[in-house]
Amino acid sequence: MVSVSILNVTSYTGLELLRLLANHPHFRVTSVTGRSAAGQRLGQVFPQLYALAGGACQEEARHLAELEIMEEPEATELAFVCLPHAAAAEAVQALLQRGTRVVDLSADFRLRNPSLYQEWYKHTHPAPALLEQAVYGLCERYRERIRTTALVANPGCYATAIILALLPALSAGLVSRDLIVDAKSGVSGAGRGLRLDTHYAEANEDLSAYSLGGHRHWPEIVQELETAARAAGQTYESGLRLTFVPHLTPMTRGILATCYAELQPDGSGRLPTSSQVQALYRDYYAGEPFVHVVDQPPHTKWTYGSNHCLLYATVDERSGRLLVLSCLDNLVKGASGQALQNANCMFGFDERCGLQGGAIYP
Ligand SMILES: NC(=O)C1=CN([C@@H]2O[C@H](COP(=O)(O)OP(=O)(O)OC[C@H]3O[C@@H](n4cnc5c(N)ncnc54)[C@H](OP(=O)(O)O)[C@@H]3O)[C@@H](O)[C@H]2O)C=CC1
Ligand SMILES: CC(=O)N[C@@H](CCC(=O)OP(=O)(O)O)C(=O)O
Repeated sequence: MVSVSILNVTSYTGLELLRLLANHPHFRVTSVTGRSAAGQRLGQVFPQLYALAGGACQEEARHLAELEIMEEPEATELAFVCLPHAAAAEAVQALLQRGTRVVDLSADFRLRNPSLYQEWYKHTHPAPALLEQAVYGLCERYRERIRTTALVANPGCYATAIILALLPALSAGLVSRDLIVDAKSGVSGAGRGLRLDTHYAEANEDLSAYSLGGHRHWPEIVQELETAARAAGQTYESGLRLTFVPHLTPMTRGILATCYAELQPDGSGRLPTSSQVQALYRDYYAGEPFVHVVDQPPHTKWTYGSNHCLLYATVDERSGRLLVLSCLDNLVKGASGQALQNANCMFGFDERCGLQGGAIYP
């Protein structure tokens, strides 16, 4: 068994990792940290842990429930860091120094350029020397590099949905540089911290846009899409022009991103048809265990609790635009499930280990 620590286990992503790891055949959580809950047993803070593993895995559920939440992690082979930005980078540095391999769920190592980090996160990067060794944790793009790295930068939830939606089109040079994305997220995307806009009475029965001046995921989306387009030989000389507007919706989990892009005519002036676009998307993701091209617009409910991302690509013939809808659970494929997929890849396990469960429906 590979020993595992979870830093800031009392976060939503930390708790979700516990749920997924409880049934993992090769990883065992042996150390957990938390700030205000330090000194308590996991089962006291999260009584739901006793029901986690059920049946044959009762022993594992008891082991988790009895773990003491510490201020600092004990030595393990792998750590999942679920801390907020900046605090995460400092913890990651210490973990790597003691030889622990890390999946960091914060944004601290996602942007390759430290001045972009400063611009978007409003503070100097705490560990810029580590940026070079960090691999962006999207297995669908970087699986070979993830296998050997000591540090994975797990992508943002919106970023995952949007990058997966647009990679095939940009890699094939199917669309122009102008991209528009309208995305909706459930409130767990904002974490457990108390905020007025995620207060029940404010968020329930409400729908609102935010970050119109620019959302933090914008630079990581552009970074990854431009890199992929370049690698596929597509030249977007002046770079991509992305407008991305996120919205908060009154649901617990889920992201639905609707992406719009102008289609480029082929040599004879024709635009691709919906069925050609769908075939291109299916080919691009053939063999991927967690990305599926579906035949109808997906619902967030179809991914609730699972590590799957569903994509629906079609052509709006009246406007000559490509439409791609992308749907996932922000806490699973958008965070902890993807983190586990990366960890499986780092340790040479089947990427699906611990992630076999389907969506909870309805
Ligand atoms: N929620 C999501 O959908 C996603 C989150 N992420 C990222 O994953 C990480 C965890 O996010 P999430 O699970 O939402 O977190 P939460 O917002 O659920 O966790 C917040 C808790 O973290 C603790 N905390 C805050 N600051 C510090 C600090 N400086 N040191 C130690 N503990 C601290 C506090 O708990 P206490 O006061 O009890 O100590 C706080 O209540 C973040 O980097 C986030 O950006 C990434 C993708 C998606
Ligand atoms: C609904 C909501 O508030 N969502 C979060 C995104 C959460 C996420 O992906 O997190 P990090 O990039 O911080 O890791 C937001 O918009 O800031």
